[in-house]
Amino acid sequence: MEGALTARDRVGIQDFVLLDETTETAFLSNLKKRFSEDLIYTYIGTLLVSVNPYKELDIYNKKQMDLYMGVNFFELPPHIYALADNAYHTMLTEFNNHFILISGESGAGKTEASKKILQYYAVSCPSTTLLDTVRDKMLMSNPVLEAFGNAKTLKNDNSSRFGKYMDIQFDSQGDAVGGHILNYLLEKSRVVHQNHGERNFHIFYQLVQGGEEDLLHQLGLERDCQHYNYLTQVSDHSCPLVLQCLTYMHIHSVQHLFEIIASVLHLGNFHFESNSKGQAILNKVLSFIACHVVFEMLLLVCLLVKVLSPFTTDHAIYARDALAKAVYGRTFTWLVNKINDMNIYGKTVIGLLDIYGFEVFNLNSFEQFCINYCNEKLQQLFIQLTLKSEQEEYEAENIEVTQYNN
Ligand SMILES: Nc1ncnc2c1ncn2[C@@H]1O[C@H](COP(=O)(O)OP(=O)(O)OP(=O)(O)O)[C@@H](O)[C@H]1O
Repeated sequence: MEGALTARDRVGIQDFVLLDETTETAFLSNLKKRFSEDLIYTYIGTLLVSVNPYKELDIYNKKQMDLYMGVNFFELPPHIYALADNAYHTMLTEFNNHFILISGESGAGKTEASKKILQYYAVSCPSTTLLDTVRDKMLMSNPVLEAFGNAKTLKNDNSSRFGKYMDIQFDSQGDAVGGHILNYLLEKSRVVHQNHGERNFHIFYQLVQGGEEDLLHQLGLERDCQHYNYLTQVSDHSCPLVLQCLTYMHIHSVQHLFEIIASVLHLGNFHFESNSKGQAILNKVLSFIACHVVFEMLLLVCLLVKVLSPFTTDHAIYARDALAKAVYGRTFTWLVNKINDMNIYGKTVIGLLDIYGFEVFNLNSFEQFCINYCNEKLQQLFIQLTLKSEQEEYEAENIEVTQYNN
């Protein structure tokens, strides 16, 4: 087994459990030593620590997948494929559900890791024509979800701005028969406001910059991001890829979907003026442009009147933004439900939880606050499940150990 490894694979210690010194310095030094040789994975027992290489490594290919298939977890150098394979085989032998929790700071590589796991199952699990369709849909759902749920941030050009729990469902033979996605805490505030240097969700730019001339005309849009208050920067994303994926996923109401996205942009351009009584009045020209994509009368009621008394301009702006966030949030949930239409429920699942990244400095949004809280809770659970259970085992064996108290 050791003979199968190259000298390069043996750089540093492959499993932190075997480290002589349990200090932060020794931990980081080992990580650094391995990283300098492009060895981005290291185990801590059955946990996998991964460092983002920010470059393409030749470790994600069919040859590597074949190498890890059905092999004992510690037999080969640490790899995300080993983790995926271990979860799959344990699920089959124990016949119970397994979950892979991917956690880390924004930009750490969580989404990429979940994609690698999906790709591994797509190649390694037995399949039939029907299953191939399910598998392709699962893979195709990624670009769609990224278009509507990801955005450029200061930390990551393609940052997930929603939490995602995805499960892959298997029948008793171990065939992947379906998948299910649960989305939560979409960062809706991004629709109406982005921090300096950040962008709105990709789909807005894909539509404005990459949409066909005819489509833009129908939606009353101009091919100029600067024209829209909700879009701060330009982007180089193009539209066709997402269109193709939406079609493949049998989302037939694509035109309606784009109408809603366009209506959000139009909504952002609504300006309000104050009349002599301090009441908000809507800029009529803009509302006219937008009236074929949104119901103007309904909008007027939403934006200008509280219950019976009229809004001030500040209230009207607040109502406009709240409406834009709600419309976008519901559209995103609708899209996820559409993707989930492909479901066939299996007997056991392997669940992938990718909560979006922890950010200390971006506490402008309520969603980011909730995500940070969720990350903290998961971290606690994780410590409980690993350190505490380990401690209990030591105690049962009468081995002295320094107690961990959270
Ligand atoms: N294993 C990898 N190999 C090569 N590049 C990677 C790898 N993992 C991540 N990257 C690069 O880092 C970028 C950020 O990774 P990713 O989007 O997965 O981060 P994240 O942890 O999901 O961040 P967020 O919480 O902001 O969504 C990717 O777009 C990709 O360019």
